[in-house]
Amino acid sequence: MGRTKEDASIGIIGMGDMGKMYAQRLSDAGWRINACDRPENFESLKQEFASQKGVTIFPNGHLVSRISDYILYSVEAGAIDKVVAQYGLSTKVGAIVGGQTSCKAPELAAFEKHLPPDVEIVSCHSLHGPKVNPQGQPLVFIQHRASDESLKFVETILSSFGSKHVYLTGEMHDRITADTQAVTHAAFLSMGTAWQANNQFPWEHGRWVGGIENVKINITLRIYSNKWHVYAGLAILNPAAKQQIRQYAESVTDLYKLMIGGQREELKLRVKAAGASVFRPGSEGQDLLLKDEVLDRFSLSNRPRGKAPPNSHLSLLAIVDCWSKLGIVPYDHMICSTPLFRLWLGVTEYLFRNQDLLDEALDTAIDDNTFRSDDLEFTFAARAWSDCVSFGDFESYRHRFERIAEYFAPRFPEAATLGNEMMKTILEKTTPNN
Ligand SMILES: NC(=O)C1=CN([C@@H]2O[C@H](COP(=O)(O)OP(=O)(O)OC[C@H]3O[C@@H](n4cnc5c(N)ncnc54)[C@H](OP(=O)(O)O)[C@@H]3O)[C@@H](O)[C@H]2O)C=CC1
Ligand SMILES: O=C(O)C(=O)Cc1ccc(O)cc1
Repeated sequence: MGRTKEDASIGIIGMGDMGKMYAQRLSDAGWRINACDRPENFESLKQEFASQKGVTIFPNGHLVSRISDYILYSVEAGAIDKVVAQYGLSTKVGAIVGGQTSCKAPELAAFEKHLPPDVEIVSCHSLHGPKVNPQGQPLVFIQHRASDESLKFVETILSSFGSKHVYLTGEMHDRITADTQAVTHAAFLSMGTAWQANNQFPWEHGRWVGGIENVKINITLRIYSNKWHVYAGLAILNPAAKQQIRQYAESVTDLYKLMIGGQREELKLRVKAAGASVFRPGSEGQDLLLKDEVLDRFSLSNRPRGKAPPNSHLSLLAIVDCWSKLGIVPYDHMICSTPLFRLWLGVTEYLFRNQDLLDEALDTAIDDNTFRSDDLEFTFAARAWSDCVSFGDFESYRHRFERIAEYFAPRFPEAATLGNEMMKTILEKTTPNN
């Protein structure tokens, strides 16, 4: 089997956003790519890639599989079993197969079930969206059923991304990404649900102006402007995600009950104990991931910031409570962190490492009822998303997601422009090793 750029070729099955990004970058780096999407997309895809040197589009996955030395499945996570069942037996003898889906348990199970035994398995996962520059971002390799030499080959192929290589088992990958991805998304999905339920575009309200709020708003809109199946797949199919999302919903509920019960001391004790277990003593001198001047630059609001209006920050208090209850130290998960996770951890850290700000949030939660209805809706939303993931029902996930996405859709263009700027600036500050 060929193992150099000159004699090997790479197959990509599923030419959606990620598949196209891989095809583009790998062919630019000099690799020969054989790619396909669904048969009905053959002609349009062929036209789209007509001028991309090194990329040949085929009508289906059989034709890609039989001639390629490394074959990457880049399809919806929920479809992986079906698609591998369809094309797996056409895999070239001695080839290596991998997948790009965000949850590895079903992907690896599909490979084991449907691939012939003489085929090796090395999976991967780029921990960023298709529009983010892969340079410096984590890229996970899973040497599931393969020699060291074959792992090296796959690493050589993907080395032109300049990503940070991380080596994990499928199980470790899923446990960490349940936190870095599934729970992170659950929090932002819940914010959007609450804003929609209260019929408000938050940046049009005086109380939603300033640093942390900018991040909440931009990320929420970014998620709702993307494809529902990416978020549904990585939450519903990940065995570790259900439990973690459920704990997040429980933490939200418990803290909200303390707030409306006026239980100031209990609330402070619980939140500060959680904070102490997540943000260990001794970290005070370290640089914050995010700083005011960065956070403040990216506002959708045209109101002056002035002093940031107080907010109970229930979503942030609850994630720290959740991490603490699950014994998770989020910094240990930086190896599998996505840009969104680093922003999420960044704003949480920003709140918890500023005692005045944290005390202000806790006092606001007890004394100020301005946020009560938002927090009530947020609590309902966190529980509803958790139920939706636990039931494992893709269609109801889709329905919920699309209903809320529709509400925010008119604002996507301006949010995307600002959100991209924000991501770029913040990524420069928070990318691992920077
Ligand atoms: N988007 C992201 O930010 C990231 C996504 N991922 C993961 O990568 C995978 C791909 O995601 P993404 O590119 O965003 O999703 P897309 O929906 O853009 O791409 C998936 C593509 O696979 C196609 N497909 C489905 N069935 C077949 C088949 N039988 N043969 C050939 N092609 C098929 C789909 O066609 P159709 O639409 O008609 O079904 C679609 O074009 C997902 O598993 C996702 O979880 C990983 C990292 C980041
Ligand atoms: O950064 C995020 O969490 C995203 O939303 C983009 C994303 C989605 C799916 C992945 O498997 C990896 C990254």
